[in-house]
Amino acid sequence: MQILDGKLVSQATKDLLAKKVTELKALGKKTPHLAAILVGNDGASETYVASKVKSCAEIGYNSTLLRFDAQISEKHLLDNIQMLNENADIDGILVQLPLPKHINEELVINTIDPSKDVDGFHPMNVGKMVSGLPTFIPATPYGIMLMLEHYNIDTKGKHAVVIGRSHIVGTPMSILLSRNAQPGNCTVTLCHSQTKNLKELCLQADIVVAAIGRPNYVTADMVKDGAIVIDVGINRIEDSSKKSGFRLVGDVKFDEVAPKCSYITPVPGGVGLMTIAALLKNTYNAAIGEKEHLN
Ligand SMILES: Nc1nc(=O)c2c([nH]1)NC[C@@H]1CN(c3ccc(C(=O)N[C@@H](CCC(=O)O)C(=O)O)cc3)C=[N+]21
Repeated sequence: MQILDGKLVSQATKDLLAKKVTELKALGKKTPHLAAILVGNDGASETYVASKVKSCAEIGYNSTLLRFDAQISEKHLLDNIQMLNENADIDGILVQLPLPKHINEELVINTIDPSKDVDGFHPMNVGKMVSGLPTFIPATPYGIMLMLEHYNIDTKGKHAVVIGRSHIVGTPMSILLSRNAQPGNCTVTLCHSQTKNLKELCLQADIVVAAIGRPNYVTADMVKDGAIVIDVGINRIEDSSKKSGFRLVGDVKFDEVAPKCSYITPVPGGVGLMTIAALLKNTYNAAIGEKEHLN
């Protein structure tokens, strides 16, 4: 069993980007600049956004954090996005989700200039991705692909079972894994809450991607020997022994599943860190005006 180390691979990705940014600067080109919008004060969102801003600084990007309280009007938020769209120094715009209920997320995403949509959530970019055209790939699935690539894991002809059909993770993941590319060329089964024989399907999987959002959902009896298990879950569980009062667990019951796997991602230290690395790659591409090619 080998751990797919998100800390190691995200650091390697960031080191490479830092080097490329130094080169850009030496050529007198502009410094990549990410703008992040955070609405409200959800603890988890604060952590993720802080981590994105910190990573920008580490690799020599500029970043701008716009914070609004939860009561911000939809109009005011949209006006601020429009301002970032029109600001030529801003290359990438990220609106941390979820947003408060009175704000229409779809409208917010539609307002982001597709050429600055480093999350890859704008319908134009989703359409391009589905069509196999160069675009911004959503950061979590993109990060998983970078991880598989880094470890040179041959995915060709394998049966991948993706659990969870969210627009942000499960759906794009199923598309990327089924593509004619490496990583890719998988036979993909996309499972969700209405799937009847989930356990049987999982037992047939060479690759399991768990993106359900339920702690410890995938157990050892659902995974076949030698499987590759990718855990996308970031669940906060109360733990009074921790200073923060909680600990992070994935969607996979790591201790019992790991011994059966050929490869597995841990939580924390797995996919979450790759999500940030992928976002930084998208921001670099936005700055130089290129999109990642995945056929
Ligand atoms: N517009 C938007 N884009 C996103 O990319 C986006 C979002 N909204 N909303 C929420 C999810 C979640 N997400 C994570 C990012 C980093 C970690 C991460 O760094 N995790 C660390 C631990 C972090 C901790 O200690 O809490 C780890 O797994 O080792 C996790 C999750 C980005 N998301």
